[in-house]
Amino acid sequence: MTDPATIDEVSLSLPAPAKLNRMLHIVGRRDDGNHELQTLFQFLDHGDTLHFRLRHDDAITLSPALEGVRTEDNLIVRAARLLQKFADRPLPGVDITLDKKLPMGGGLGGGSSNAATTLLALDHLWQLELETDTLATLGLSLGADVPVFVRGFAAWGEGVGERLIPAALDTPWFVVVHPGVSVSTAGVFGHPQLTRDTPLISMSRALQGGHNDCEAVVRRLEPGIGEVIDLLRQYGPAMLTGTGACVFCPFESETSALELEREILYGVARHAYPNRWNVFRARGCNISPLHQALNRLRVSQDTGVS
Ligand SMILES: C[C@](O)(CO)[C@H](O)COP(=O)(O)OP(=O)(O)OC[C@H]1O[C@@H](n2ccc(N)nc2=O)[C@H](O)[C@@H]1O
Ligand SMILES: Nc1ncnc2c1ncn2[C@@H]1O[C@H](COP(=O)(O)OP(=O)(O)OP(=O)(O)O)[C@@H](O)[C@H]1O
Repeated sequence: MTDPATIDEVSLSLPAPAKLNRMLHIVGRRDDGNHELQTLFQFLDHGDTLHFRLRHDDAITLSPALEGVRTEDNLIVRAARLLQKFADRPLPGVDITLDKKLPMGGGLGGGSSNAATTLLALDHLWQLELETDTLATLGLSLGADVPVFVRGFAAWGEGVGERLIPAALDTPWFVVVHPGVSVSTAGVFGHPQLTRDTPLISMSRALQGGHNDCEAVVRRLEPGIGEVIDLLRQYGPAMLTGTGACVFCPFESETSALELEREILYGVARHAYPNRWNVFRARGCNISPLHQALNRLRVSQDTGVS
């Protein structure tokens, strides 16, 4: 990902990276219907970019609009309003521009990542200096995946994914395929055939390999996703991220990842599957590109060198 982090007194540009669930076990269901998970989160050096510019009034604007999402429902606007309300003092409004790269509803956590970037960017521009715990708690009210993006370290996640312990994962290259169909997260979690009783394991055991409990249900709901998993498993240990629809396959080198990407785009796989697939390659990272960018900003502000 190119470094979009820039700041002057009134504007700031920051990345909103994707996440992968390197494994996802469903270990129980709470009384409120939400599911208890065990998962390993890792970031990708690939994602959206958000630009923030403070206004002279208190309005919050977002452009461009996302297809099928009302601006008031967009997690970026919801995050900005939530923080404005929480701060409970007069704050300037902000014009936000979204450069969307991540497929929506792909299990890459794009909406959650957008929300987290908004919380951290506005905390910075509005000079609120809130604790990370406070921002993570605010984020959790927007979505189960927001806290990991707020905290910014690859993590072993438990609960609904809000109990996070740093995890030292390997950092392979990944080929990620979005099959061009979508799966509803609520539809997967509400499915009667979802496995919800996988035995608890330790993080060190999970680091040796796990599976995604959503895969069987996702295959039923969208057989096209199962076809992608089967195809990628001919090349490596491919897995579903989150509740899909994206499938990822790890490689030790970028060259190997590029070979599969080319194979899909121009080779046999292209012949078999149509253009609706969205394919990209990216590297796994254990520190979020958002936090890498914020750290660089802090250093350049402290030293006066950009
Ligand atoms: C599957 C994961 O992507 C794994 O990282 C996340 O747990 C999903 O996170 P998310 O998209 O932010 O999910 P939310 O927007 O909070 O919830 C979407 C839907 O999934 C259900 N849901 C979500 C997370 C969870 N642990 N159990 C659930 O049953 C919620 O009840 C809701 O109906
Ligand atoms: N800024 C946003 N970016 C993407 N989706 C958004 C945004 N704001 C609201 N949404 C809504 O959230 C839904 C889920 O989007 P997202 O891209 O986060 O899915 P996902 O990658 O499957 O997330 P997860 O892995 O957390 O389930 C979208 O279908 C859309 O209706």
